[in-house]
Amino acid sequence: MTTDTTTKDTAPGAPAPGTTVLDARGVTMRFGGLTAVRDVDLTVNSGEIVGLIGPNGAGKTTFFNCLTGLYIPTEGEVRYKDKVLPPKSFKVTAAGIARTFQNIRLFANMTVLENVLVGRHTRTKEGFWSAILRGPGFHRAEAASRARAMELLEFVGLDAKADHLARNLPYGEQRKLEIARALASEPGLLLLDEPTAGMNPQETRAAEELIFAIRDQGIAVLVIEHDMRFIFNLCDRVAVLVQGQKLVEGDPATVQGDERVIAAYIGEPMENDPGAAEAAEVEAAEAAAEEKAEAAAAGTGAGADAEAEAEATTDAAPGKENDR
Ligand SMILES: Nc1ncnc2c1ncn2[C@@H]1O[C@H](COP(=O)(O)OP(=O)(O)OP(=O)(O)O)[C@@H](O)[C@H]1O
Repeated sequence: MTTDTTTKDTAPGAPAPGTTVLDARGVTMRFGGLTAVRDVDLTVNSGEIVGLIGPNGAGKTTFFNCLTGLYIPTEGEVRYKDKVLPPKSFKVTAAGIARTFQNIRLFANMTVLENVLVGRHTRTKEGFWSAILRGPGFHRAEAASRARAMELLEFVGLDAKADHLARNLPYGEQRKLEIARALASEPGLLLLDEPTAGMNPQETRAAEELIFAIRDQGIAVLVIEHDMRFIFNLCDRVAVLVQGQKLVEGDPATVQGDERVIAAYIGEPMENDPGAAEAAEVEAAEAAAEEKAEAAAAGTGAGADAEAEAEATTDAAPGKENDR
């Protein structure tokens, strides 16, 4: 991967650092009786990498889907560069938001280069007749698209594999290709859904470098990830979703030290948690069982005799090895 962070490739129209590019307000998503996301506010500023974390089922992907037009939020509003987003994913991509998916979605039987070219369709101005007639305008546009796609492949470190079939790439490289394809739409905001899932530590480190390089090109990044070390190292700001609601938001140090976040992750009962009474009951039962076991171990040997008896019974059982 090249880590050239000069601004020559800065996304066209990249806003000044610190300007709000994404502004989600009061986003709520219900599926029938289930509220997967409840009243979530989140902003992402240009030049920022923001992390979205939370336990399984917290609503992270649902929230992403609300930002990218895959779902229309039941309530709330999402603005990108001050404009309310259209409710169709291809229009959201055209507006400037690109994404990758938790489960890689590449065209497995197309080449690496072709996959990136597909990602450029929202930026290709040549229309239907131009493509059919294949005049000079079409050929010029096609050459420019290929050049840009190769540039992106070089950026993610896959230029040498441009002609390989996507399905033949190792897992970590497939993830990089997905990122290159997303970048091909020249986004101002990139959403990454678990970009390091299934990666080894070396690949994770490379992914981290790649995301920094993307940010340095003027593209804001919002990333969902379960790997805490990765997220706290990478992000300027982290928001924590728990049961569909934003629990905490702040810089990595603040979020890491927040007791509510620790409780949500290790499954300890939170304040006013309706499951607290049940958890206390289980804890008491476990303590009682432990006490009983300790008493048996330190007891008169009755426990040991019973154990020996049980062992003898087992050994003498028909069908066992010693039943000759
Ligand atoms: N299309 C859907 N229809 C019904 N329920 C859904 C739908 N999508 C998600 N859910 C539910 O919404 C809740 C949030 O799911 P979501 O996938 O957004 O969580 P997540 O935080 O991304 O989880 P994970 O970290 O495991 O990917 C879950 O209870 C899930 O079962």
